[in-house]
Amino acid sequence: MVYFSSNSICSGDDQKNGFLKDGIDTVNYTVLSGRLHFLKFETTKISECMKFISTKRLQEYGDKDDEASASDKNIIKATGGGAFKFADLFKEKLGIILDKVDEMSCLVAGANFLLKAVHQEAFTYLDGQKDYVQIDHKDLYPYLLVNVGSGVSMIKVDGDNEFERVSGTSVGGGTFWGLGKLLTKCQSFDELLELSRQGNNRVIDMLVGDIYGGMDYSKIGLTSTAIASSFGKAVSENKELEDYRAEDVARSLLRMISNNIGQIAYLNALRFGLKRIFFGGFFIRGHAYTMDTLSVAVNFWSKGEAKALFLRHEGFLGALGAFMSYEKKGFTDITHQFMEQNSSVPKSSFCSEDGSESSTRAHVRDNECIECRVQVRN
Ligand SMILES: Nc1ncnc2c1ncn2[C@@H]1O[C@H](COP(=O)(O)OP(=O)(O)OP(=O)(O)O)[C@@H](O)[C@H]1O
Ligand SMILES: CC(C)(CO)[C@@H](O)C(=O)NCCC(=O)O
Repeated sequence: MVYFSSNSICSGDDQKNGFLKDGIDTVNYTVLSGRLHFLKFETTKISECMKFISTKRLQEYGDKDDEASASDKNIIKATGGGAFKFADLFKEKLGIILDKVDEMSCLVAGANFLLKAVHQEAFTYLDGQKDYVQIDHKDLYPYLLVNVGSGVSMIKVDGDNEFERVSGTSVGGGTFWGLGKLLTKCQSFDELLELSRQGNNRVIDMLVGDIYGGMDYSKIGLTSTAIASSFGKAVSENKELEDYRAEDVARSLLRMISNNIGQIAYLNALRFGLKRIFFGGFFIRGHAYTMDTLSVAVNFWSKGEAKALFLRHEGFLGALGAFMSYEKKGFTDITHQFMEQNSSVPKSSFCSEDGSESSTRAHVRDNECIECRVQVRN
């Protein structure tokens, strides 16, 4: 979920000082300064999400149905399967009409916005080293956007609202979480991730060295430590699931899924000659081992030609894109036109609800927010 809260109306001087985008008629717009908030709720906890909306009375600040005079026609933008699945529930419980926005265009709009407007959004991650990448706006396209949610969508992005979903795989975050739950009896995704951090995949994965008597197979570029077969050791060992440590199972699973996604992403990048692959979706969760595995896979298969990049707001692309679509649809009440953040104050660009600074973290915590300005049509 993404929402904006304003704390003040910017002065006319601010407007003149270049916060506004070129070509926008400032007479018809008011600029609000405030915060863009990012929150996530698991699908099973949709009632918590609705409670939050209703406590903060967020529905009153969406759009209004022009044809309805009563205030019970609050419209908020929503994307993805949830926009369909929960439409009746939102209408019934909160009187909210979910205005469905296409999932793929939202992902792309969200990614493009983040890459163009948010300071320190994209970074590479290799060998535990995180490096922010300065994106040249003129040199952003084309790129491959890989959104790893429950399933995985791969989208070739050529410009603003110019894209094609070129591939996908059903082996994604849902596979990791679903299989992990069955195999380790973990009760939460975070617990599974934590287990994977402590595990050793070599206990279960069959390595090239296991097959080649400890040797590399250098003729085809495989070191002895490369995985020859994920979970392959379980075939020949006379062990039951209970004989393996849950940590090791979780680690092998994470490695298998991430490797596979990294490889398919690389193949699609190769197919279209794309050098940059941005990974988004909540599967990533700024998790070091996940990002490292994806980076290694892309780096290994492309022989260093392609780069895996990650996004701080990885899981919010769709929600952000939906939020920004108020502008496109021409709804009357709100038009959002984001201002680039004032890059001279990077430290204050990110803040969490408790006020702590967070620019060094790899992913966004609950209700972390971005200081920004939003243009509202008068
Ligand atoms: N706290 C969490 N609880 C459950 N899953 C989580 C959590 N944090 C991260 N995940 C991972 O995120 C995945 C869902 O990601 P996301 O919300 O981006 O996609 P989605 O919208 O459910 O899927 P799709 O894009 O396929 O429709 C889960 O399958 C799981 O791997
Ligand atoms: C079905 C969606 C688009 C829903 O978000 C996603 O889960 C996905 O891209 N799954 C992979 C489907 C496939 O291309 O095989």
